[in-house]
Amino acid sequence: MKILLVAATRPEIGLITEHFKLPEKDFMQTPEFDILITGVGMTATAFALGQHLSTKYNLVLNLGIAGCFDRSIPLGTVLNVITDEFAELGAEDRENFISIDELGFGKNSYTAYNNLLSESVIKLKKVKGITVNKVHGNEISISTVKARLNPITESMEGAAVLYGCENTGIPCLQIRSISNYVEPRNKAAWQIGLAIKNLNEWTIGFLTNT
Ligand SMILES: O=C(O)c1cccc(C(=O)CC[C@H]2O[C@@H](n3cnc4c(=O)[nH]cnc43)[C@H](O)[C@@H]2O)c1
Repeated sequence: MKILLVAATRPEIGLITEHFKLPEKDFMQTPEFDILITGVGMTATAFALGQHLSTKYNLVLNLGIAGCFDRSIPLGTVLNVITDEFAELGAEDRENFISIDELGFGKNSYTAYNNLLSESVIKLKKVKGITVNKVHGNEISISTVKARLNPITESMEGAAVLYGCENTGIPCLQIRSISNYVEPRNKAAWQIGLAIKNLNEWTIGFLTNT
């Protein structure tokens, strides 16, 4: 089984590259898995996947930190994002939003299809995510998106990875660790170090036992 690990930034998978003694490059290859660093956001992710995604991979594992809309989930929790939605893809109609789906030009929501039965995956809470170009940081826009989509996580890449996998028929898993709550911007409260540590420890365990 060959896995493609996809992350937006190198720090998000830093303990993994350190553990497996990999070079500091944007594309790293090993016999069991490759690692692709895409850059932040959907466009960078789609471009990087366009260059590297192929059916030689049996699984794409999208890794990263994320914001969380649910304050009952502690910072640092590792989650399995099983569906992800392009939250801003569509049109405004005054105070309403018309999704790309409703416009008839495609679909907003994508699923991480896989048949993994690994204990480390099964034990993770399954959640719905949204993917955005603009990180939410305003009370009104946060309430609006919660009422419209009821998401648990927010990232800037997830749905783009699921889109690429669904369109190539490659099984996919999106694992995100919560670095912050989605709230008016409060960077001092972010727990990026804890989120990365937990995400990387989970991933090293998964790679070692798969
Ligand atoms: O310093 C900042 O302001 C900052 C803002 C966003 C992300 C970062 C990162 O260091 C990591 C990039 C990565 O993080 C994901 N992320 C994390 N929290 C959120 C969020 O609340 N909403 C959306 N995305 C989030 C995202 O996928 C980025 O690629 C630093």
